[in-house]
Amino acid sequence: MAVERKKTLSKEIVNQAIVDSFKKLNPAVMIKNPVMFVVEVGTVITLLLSLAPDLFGSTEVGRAYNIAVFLILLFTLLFANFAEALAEGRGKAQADSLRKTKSDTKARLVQKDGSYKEVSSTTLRKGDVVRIEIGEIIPSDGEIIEGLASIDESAITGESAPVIKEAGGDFSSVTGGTRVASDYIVVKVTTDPGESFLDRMIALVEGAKRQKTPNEIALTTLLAVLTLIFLIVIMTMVPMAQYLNVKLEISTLIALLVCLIPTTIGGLLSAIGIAGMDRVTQFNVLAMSGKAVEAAGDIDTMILDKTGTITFGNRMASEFVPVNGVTAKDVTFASLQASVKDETPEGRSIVELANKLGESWQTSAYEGAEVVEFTAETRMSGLNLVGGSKVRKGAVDAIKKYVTALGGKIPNDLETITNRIAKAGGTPLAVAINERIYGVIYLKDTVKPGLKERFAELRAMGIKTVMCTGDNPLTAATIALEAGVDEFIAEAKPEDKIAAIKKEQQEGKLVAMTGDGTNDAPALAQADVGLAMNSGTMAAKEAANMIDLDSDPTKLLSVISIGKQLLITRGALTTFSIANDIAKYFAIIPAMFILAMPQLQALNIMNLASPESAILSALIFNAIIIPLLIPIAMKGVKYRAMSADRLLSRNVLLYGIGGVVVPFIGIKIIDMVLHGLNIV
Ligand SMILES: Nc1ncnc2c1ncn2[C@@H]1O[C@H](COP(=O)(O)OP(=O)(O)OP(=O)(O)O)[C@@H](O)[C@H]1O
Ligand SMILES: [K+]
Ligand SMILES: [Mg+2]
Repeated sequence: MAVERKKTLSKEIVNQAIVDSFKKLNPAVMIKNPVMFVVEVGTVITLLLSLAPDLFGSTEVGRAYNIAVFLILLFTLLFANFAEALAEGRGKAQADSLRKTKSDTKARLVQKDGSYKEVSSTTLRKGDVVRIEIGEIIPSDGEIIEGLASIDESAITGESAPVIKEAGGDFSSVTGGTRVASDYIVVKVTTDPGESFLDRMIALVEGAKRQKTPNEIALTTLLAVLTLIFLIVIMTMVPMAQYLNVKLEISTLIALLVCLIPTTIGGLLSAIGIAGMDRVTQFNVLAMSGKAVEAAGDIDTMILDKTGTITFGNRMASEFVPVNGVTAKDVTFASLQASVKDETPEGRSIVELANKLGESWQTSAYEGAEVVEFTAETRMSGLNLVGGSKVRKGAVDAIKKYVTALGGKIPNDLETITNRIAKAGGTPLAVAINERIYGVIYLKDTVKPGLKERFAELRAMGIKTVMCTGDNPLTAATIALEAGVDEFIAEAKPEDKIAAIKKEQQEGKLVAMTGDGTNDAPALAQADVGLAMNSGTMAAKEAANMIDLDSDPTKLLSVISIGKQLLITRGALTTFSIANDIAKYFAIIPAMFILAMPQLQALNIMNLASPESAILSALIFNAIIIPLLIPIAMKGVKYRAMSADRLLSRNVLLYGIGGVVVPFIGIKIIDMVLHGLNIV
């Protein structure tokens, strides 16, 4: 289902990244990354020394050595910038193609007198009403207030199958930039210029408003502290060297400092985060923040809405079942009466079925009647007729309460009928006129395929799934069994969904919620990870911190893997980076002091050609390890489902020991090459 867009990095992206690597040398940009900023200061000083070797006092090294150090440092910076620019590249390219979708379109504004006026889409404001005909681009986000149409959303989702959107209910929101593929619709605009879904999507994939996650901030702080410590260490070496009568060159001290500070992770850190977000986007999920993706990596409980999330949500009336003593005709007519003014898809499907069964009702008969609209709170809808009759339909328990309050009796076969429908996974709606229940409407819905396997995978990862529905317990149980969720909560009102999330959170658990309806919006906002279905309402999409463009609730599984992978990759490369620096220490320190302190020979295990060669080799290794690790930073360390402890010890071993060993080999090889080429 997931469309993977632009898997490979195109030539343009790479070229743009090279250009951006130079742009990012701007110190105002660089200061956000303390480790690399220190490298930049070092680069500037060695540049000055290349121009005027005696700038900071007499020196014994030649200009060529200073130039070499300067160039290697410059490349260290460029490599780190390149990693970040490359990670940003795919999102920028995607943003560009989305911008083309956004290009100015004409809109047919419906005026007060009902006539049309052609205006530019950029002038549309909240509350404007527009009419869109077949083949036309929807000019702005909005809610359908009239009509039903199939919409081609491929410009946004990449998915070419059109989706049906209609007035009322959870499928009424349309997105600017998508196209009406059949029929026509009248839409009430819900956003002002610049705040549309497409605008937000462009900003997101482009990373325009990217903020560091708490985890990234903590790591950046740690790296800054390490850098400061090494700066102090290097500075205290100056008097020590003077005492030993060793002449330490400024450029050597800078080289040593850069080798010791964690430049590898410092250079790759932001690329890891951006690439993680980008991987989520490749799965057609829009994540509003990196924080949400990282939280997904630690999720314990997943709460799902039933209709529209676990099921397709196109609940259609399929049967009118009378209770004892009521004719089929009467229950059909009562159902029709209760639904003529119900603009939800359920309501319309009831009217359609009644019409098909030969029942119709003159508009004049219900003129002046008071409409009682469906709410998730009352779970009922209906009409108060002019003659005083109150027609209602709704969740069976809600209607039972309603008629009991009016002094009515509950028909003895109601439960049998309700149970039969519920056991089949359908939604039963009871129909009543005043205190008398006439029968039950059978609403059918279908469970989305493939859920069971994916919920089983979640279970294997230790994640509990809970279905939370406004439907009755029996229907809920049937659907829960069919979909394979662990637990369910039935007859839930919006506040019950929030309570369910809060309860888990109070137990210290991280909770993900998926939903599509306006009534899910508060719960989506309460959850640590709120994943809204793209098919759902604007309110749900605004409250959530992730949107699945394919409306597949199990997509969270992929996001969870990416979140875990992101955290693991960051940990692994940090371990590798710090372990690396240990090896560089052994390469450089003996080389620097060996003439003055022959005892250090014991430490000179690498036996490099000369002090200069040792320093330059370590510095070159320090630079090229960054581009060598870009593929891991971008793709992420492979995540395997195993216990967190085993995973940790495995990674510490691999990246810790690897981090110590690799530089020894790498530096030795570079030293041999430099020496062999007679460069040093
Ligand atoms: N148009 C309607 N008129 C009257 N009652 C309705 C209507 N639509 C739904 N209901 C009843 O109200 C209940 C709650 O509906 P709603 O669509 O809000 O469910 P929900 O809380 O979103 O849960 P889920 O989406 O998981 O089923 C339904 O189970 C049904 O019994
Ligand atoms: K380093
Ligand atoms: Mg719902």
